[in-house]
Amino acid sequence: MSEINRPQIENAVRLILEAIGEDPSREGLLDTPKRVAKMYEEVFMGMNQDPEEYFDTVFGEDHEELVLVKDIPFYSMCEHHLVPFFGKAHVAYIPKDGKVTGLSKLARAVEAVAKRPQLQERITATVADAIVDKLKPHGVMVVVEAEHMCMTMRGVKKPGSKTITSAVRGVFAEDVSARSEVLSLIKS
Ligand SMILES: Nc1nc2c(ncn2[C@@H]2O[C@H](COP(=O)(O)OP(=O)(O)OP(=O)(O)O)[C@@H](O)[C@H]2O)c(=O)[nH]1
Ligand SMILES: [Zn+2]
Repeated sequence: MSEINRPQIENAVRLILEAIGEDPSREGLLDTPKRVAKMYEEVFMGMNQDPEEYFDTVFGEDHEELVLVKDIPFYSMCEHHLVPFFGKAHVAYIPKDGKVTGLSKLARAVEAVAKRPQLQERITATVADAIVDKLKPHGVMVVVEAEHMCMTMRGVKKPGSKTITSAVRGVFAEDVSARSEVLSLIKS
């Protein structure tokens, strides 16, 4: 994956400022292209990260019961409008064959996947599939709830509306009570 091209972003930001009728050489805007490029480097950091790498290290712990990390805050950028959408992700899995991951790695995977131009559905599915691929657990369930600024500050303008997506794999796809347990723990 290529590194983020800061000078190219700076040029693009200058062009946008000109296109909206601004003067990029006025004092308040002089450093704006540089600031935006630096910000994009940060908010799109996930372009250079592979969420699966976080699951390379596993602990050989014999725990084949539910693990849930809930309320993981995330910020992402809607790929249609390049404005933020943000909320919480909840990641549950049931380990198998001693493949238990560090709890922070679940949050790191969310972070890496969110920091790209994204769709909420794709964040949800990509995190679930990374865990399936690397840990081969009994099941994975990822629930994401988010507010999309493209639906609040512009367009349909529905502030407060929330989108909830889920991805269920393995036992969670087959067993309603396993899904219900996770949902009730998320709500509690
Ligand atoms: N499925 C999905 N849609 C999204 C997500 N983020 C934004 N969108 C939607 O992407 C759609 C883009 O629709 P278009 O008709 O191409 O663009 P638009 O004219 O700007 O649409 P409006 O937002 O309705 O004004 C909109 O309906 C957005 O609400 C997301 O994460 N998942
Ligand atoms: Zn959007």
